[in-house]
Amino acid sequence: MSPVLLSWTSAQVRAAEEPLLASGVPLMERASFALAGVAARELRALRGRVAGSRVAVLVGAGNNGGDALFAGALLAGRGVRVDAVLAAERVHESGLAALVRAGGRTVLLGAEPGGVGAVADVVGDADLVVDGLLGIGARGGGVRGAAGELVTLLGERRAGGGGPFVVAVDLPSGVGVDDGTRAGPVLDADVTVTFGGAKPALLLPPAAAAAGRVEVVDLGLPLDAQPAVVRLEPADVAGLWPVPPPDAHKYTRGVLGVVAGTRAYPGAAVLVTTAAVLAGVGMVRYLGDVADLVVARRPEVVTGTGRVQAWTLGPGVSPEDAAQRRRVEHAFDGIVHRGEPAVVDAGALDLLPAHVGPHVVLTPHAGELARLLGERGGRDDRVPREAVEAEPLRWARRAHELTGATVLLKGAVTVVVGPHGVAYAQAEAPPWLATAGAGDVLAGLLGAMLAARDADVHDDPTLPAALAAGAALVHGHAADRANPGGPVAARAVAQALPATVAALLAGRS
Ligand SMILES: NC(=O)C1=CN([C@@H]2O[C@H](COP(=O)(O)OP(=O)(O)OC[C@H]3O[C@@H](n4cnc5c(N)ncnc54)[C@H](OP(=O)(O)O)[C@@H]3O)[C@@H](O)[C@H]2O)[C@@H](O)CC1
Ligand SMILES: Nc1ncnc2c1ncn2[C@@H]1O[C@H](COP(=O)(O)OP(=O)(O)O)[C@@H](O)[C@H]1O
Ligand SMILES: [K+]
Repeated sequence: MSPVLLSWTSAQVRAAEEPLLASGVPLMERASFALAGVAARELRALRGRVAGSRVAVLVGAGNNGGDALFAGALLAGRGVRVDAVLAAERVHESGLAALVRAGGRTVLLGAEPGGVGAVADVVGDADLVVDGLLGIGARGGGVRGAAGELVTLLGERRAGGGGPFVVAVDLPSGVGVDDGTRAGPVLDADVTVTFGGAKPALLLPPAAAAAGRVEVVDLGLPLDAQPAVVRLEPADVAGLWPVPPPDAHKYTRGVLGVVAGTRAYPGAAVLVTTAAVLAGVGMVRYLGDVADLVVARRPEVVTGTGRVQAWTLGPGVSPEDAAQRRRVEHAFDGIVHRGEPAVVDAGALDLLPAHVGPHVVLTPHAGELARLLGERGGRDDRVPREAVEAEPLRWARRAHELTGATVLLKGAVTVVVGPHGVAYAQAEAPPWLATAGAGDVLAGLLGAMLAARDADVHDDPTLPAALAAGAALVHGHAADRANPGGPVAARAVAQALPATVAALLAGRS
């Protein structure tokens, strides 16, 4: 089993399976054997034993149900009492035969006296549920029909703290496999055993939260296509971070220009510049109305115009403020004509030119992205914040299409979209990070990375997306380091950056 880093769409997985199935490789046998192993391990952890425990197997019409039935048969062979709930009239034939041979019992959902409620009681009382209702054949929109009712009832039990431990087969049933949506009944899992490689729903919000711990079973699939969605892991930071060579000087390490803060919102200027300085940029050049305050808090910062390698624009900036607007527009001049990379956040999002390149990274939260789409897109792009939250990958992609920029969409899971279909989903941030000013810290941190790597960004249009995902990872780790398991202030996140980066570079995180 390997960690979840790369995910492939259902079509990519099917294409990879095809040649193996054609040559008779027993993929389902491998999948169900691994699945039964995970279920047995969990039973041992829950009950202290495997034999004598009770497992309910939920069986849909497809091969996902087949995996579950074969795994159920293996468990029954080890002395587990197995009840299989058949959610369709026709289920995987040889899987069903194997289960019955091994002594497993079956109920047909809908035919049971007492209806779905009675079946939910049986399933709810099991030690462990194997969810084989839907896998990569799911059409989205949640689990339909009587199985959907069963899933809803089990969800209510789980919400009340009483539900059984759930092991999802390949995916939690009901999620949108490729888009990570959650648009109907979904059976939340404690563990998801996924086959061949992860699927986008296991990394993307909101579906990813339904997966619990994800374990990838290597089936030997030739998954050599570009992954659909990637999650960077701590070890990837060393390859992205601008570590200064021995002969570095401050200009080779990059100068970041910052347009942030106003008299009304001075804190944003302090947080952005603090984060950039502590992320180790060569120099920060601050342009704005609160230079006195910024320099008092961060004496390293210089003020006034001059050459920069990259920009962070927008935190605490109001587009109605004429002076700030002029400074942002002047910066966009260099961004468009000289290709200077930039982070465009908050107030500067309203001032973005019609079309930019991927060297510009937009960092909206869902509300800001909804506004941007409404202003720049057609009628179908006028969606509320909730629609962005329900389908973050889709709408971040749309914003990339409309603007040409790399898009980092902030949230509990941060989604990044760049050119050539690259997409990342980073989930390191503790919920404590949802606090005012945290976004300003991210904008300063990412600006520092872009300033140091401006030449590389010029050569590789997909690099800003990787750097943005790396910044989200570092940001999340810094929040955790600032106060593990407890509240954090944005400034404390910035202050944790030096030690966080050192730990990540040393492989200690
Ligand atoms: N290929 C292999 O050898 C291997 C495959 N493997 C396993 O196979 C799984 C894929 O199997 P699969 O392709 O049979 O699809 P699967 O997800 O079981 O369900 C399709 C059925 O569900 C139905 N359905 C769809 N949406 C629905 C909804 N919302 N609510 C209710 N029903 C819905 C749909 O009906 P339809 O909508 O078409 O009328 C159809 O009948 C994969 O995830 C992995 O576990 C592994 O063993 C490795 C080897
Ligand atoms: N529930 C959550 N769990 C973890 N991180 C979160 C959550 N909600 C928001 N965040 C993170 O907190 C930061 C908030 O940024 P933002 O909304 O721009 O705030 P501000 O504008 O006040 O700085 C982002 O990095 C975002 O990804
Ligand atoms: K499933």
